[in-house]
Amino acid sequence: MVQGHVNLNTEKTEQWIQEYVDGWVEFFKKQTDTGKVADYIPKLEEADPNSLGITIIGKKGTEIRSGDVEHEFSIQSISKVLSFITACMDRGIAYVLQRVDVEPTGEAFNSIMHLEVKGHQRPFNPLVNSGAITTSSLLSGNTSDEKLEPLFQLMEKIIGRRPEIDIDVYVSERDTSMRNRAIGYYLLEEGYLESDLGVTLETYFKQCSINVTTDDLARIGLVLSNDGIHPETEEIIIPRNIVRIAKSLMLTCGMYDASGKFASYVGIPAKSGVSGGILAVVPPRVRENELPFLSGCGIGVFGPALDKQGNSVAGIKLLRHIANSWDLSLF
Ligand SMILES: NC(=O)CC[C@H](N)C(=O)O
Repeated sequence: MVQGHVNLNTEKTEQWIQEYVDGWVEFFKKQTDTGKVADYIPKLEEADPNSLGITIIGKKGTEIRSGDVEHEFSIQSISKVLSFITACMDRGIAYVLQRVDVEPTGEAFNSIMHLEVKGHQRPFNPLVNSGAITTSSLLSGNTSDEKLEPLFQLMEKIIGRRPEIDIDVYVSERDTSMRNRAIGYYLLEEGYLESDLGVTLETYFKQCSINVTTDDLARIGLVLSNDGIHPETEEIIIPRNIVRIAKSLMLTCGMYDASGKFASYVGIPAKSGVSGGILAVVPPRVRENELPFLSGCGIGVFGPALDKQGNSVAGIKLLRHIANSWDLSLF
């Protein structure tokens, strides 16, 4: 397949990048058959498994969209990055990290076994369910809506509109998620939760049900790439030291028990969700050459057919191809 080398000195650069990305999306769309749409949250089963879309937004203003980018989908586990950031901004990094560690688990995202077997003093990291539920309990407020207000405000600053919760997805997960309830009860017994279990789970289910598009994910990725600064207004939206930890967590834990492979073969911080979204961050590179997006970009992907680990099967292949073609890996 073509490698996508472009001459950045011509006016046609953006058009060429667009043509390459269109070709790649078309190619990898045919590989969605190897995955399966999540069905343990009944509402997610309605997604079209053959969808694949990507938005890439560069620091210098280049915007590339290709494939099924018009869909709204629930953010699911990608919200864990935002709730971690919000909790750190609200309570301070030290406070949060005393209650949730920053170590990968090597287990499935909804594993409960490792908590007990490994005898850790706190959940392993905020990007697996146990750590994310604990993090939701750290958000200030007495109700789930109060707890999520700063997260909504953060998202609104980045994506330019107040996001909405998909009530059907929320109800669907709330009424079926026995596994997350089991994790919640375990966390409660161990004394990890700082708010009422019911409110904590409601907060977690609601944050997972926030609707986004690939554009929204790319904009979030771009702010993370830009160390927390909005690329247009230059406002500091997230303190840099919090962004740094969030990105390192994405790199080491963001793709669950496939994080090592993703770091090796793609090499950029990313976070997946079971609705098929991936938020990816390309930090700026200093090396000059004729490849696009070396000044950094955010990438949003949607491809609901998932692999065994719960990551978008075609989305990963597409990101791997783009990262290799444009030498975007950090390593
Ligand atoms: N990997 C995911 O996206 C999981 C999120 C989902 N809401 C759950 O807790 O099961």
